[in-house]
Amino acid sequence: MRVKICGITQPQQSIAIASLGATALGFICVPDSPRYVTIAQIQTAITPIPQNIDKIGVFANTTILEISQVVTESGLTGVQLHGEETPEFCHQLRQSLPQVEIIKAFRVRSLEHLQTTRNYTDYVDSLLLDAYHPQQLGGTGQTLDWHKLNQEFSPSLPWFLAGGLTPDNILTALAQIKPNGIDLSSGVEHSPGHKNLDQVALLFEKLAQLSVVSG
Ligand SMILES: O=C(O)c1ccccc1N[C@@H]1O[C@H](COP(=O)(O)O)[C@@H](O)[C@H]1O
Repeated sequence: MRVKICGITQPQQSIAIASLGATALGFICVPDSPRYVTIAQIQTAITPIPQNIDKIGVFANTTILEISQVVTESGLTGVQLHGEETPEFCHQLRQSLPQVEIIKAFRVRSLEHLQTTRNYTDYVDSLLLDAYHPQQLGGTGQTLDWHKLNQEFSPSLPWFLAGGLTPDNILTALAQIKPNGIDLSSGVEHSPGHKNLDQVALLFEKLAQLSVVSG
């Protein structure tokens, strides 16, 4: 299972989090976020990180030009679109950045809303489900209803579960639903952008238990 730790702002924490077992590191490229990082900060954070670790930039409601510039200059390997981006936008982004993984995030307002994910199947590599918050785009710590989601959501693309995941609730979540990846931000933080490495380590201890249980 892929494990993405998102909202990293400090370069030395990238190295530590990758060493603890993350398969993907996430960098917030949304200027309003307290976790926002510049191109220079991303470059510094990802330069020492092994190639096999995905480096994902999180964007929301910005332009293809802006995303392309950040990706090209920073060395990101993937893009997470966390706003209201349309399938057509994803299609155009794919043409601009053919080698880059595109993850389309959905802030799930209702289970009916999940049907819209089908419109993206041909244009993105992966989906991500986050909880909806009326004022904040992400990093809210709010959880989804994992049990209902398991009943209603069976996409044809690989997908990440996000939204309020923590070392304390991760095994409960994964007992109810089987995503291809998980994405954690505020659940492993001291404060926005300052990751709690003890919590990240505890997360991987919990996931190791799961591997033992599921054989
Ligand atoms: O983390 C942010 O500040 C952020 C800002 C704008 C868009 C997305 C953002 N984060 C994403 O939010 C989810 C879930 O976060 P949490 O675990 O509930 O804190 C995650 O996918 C982040 O990439």
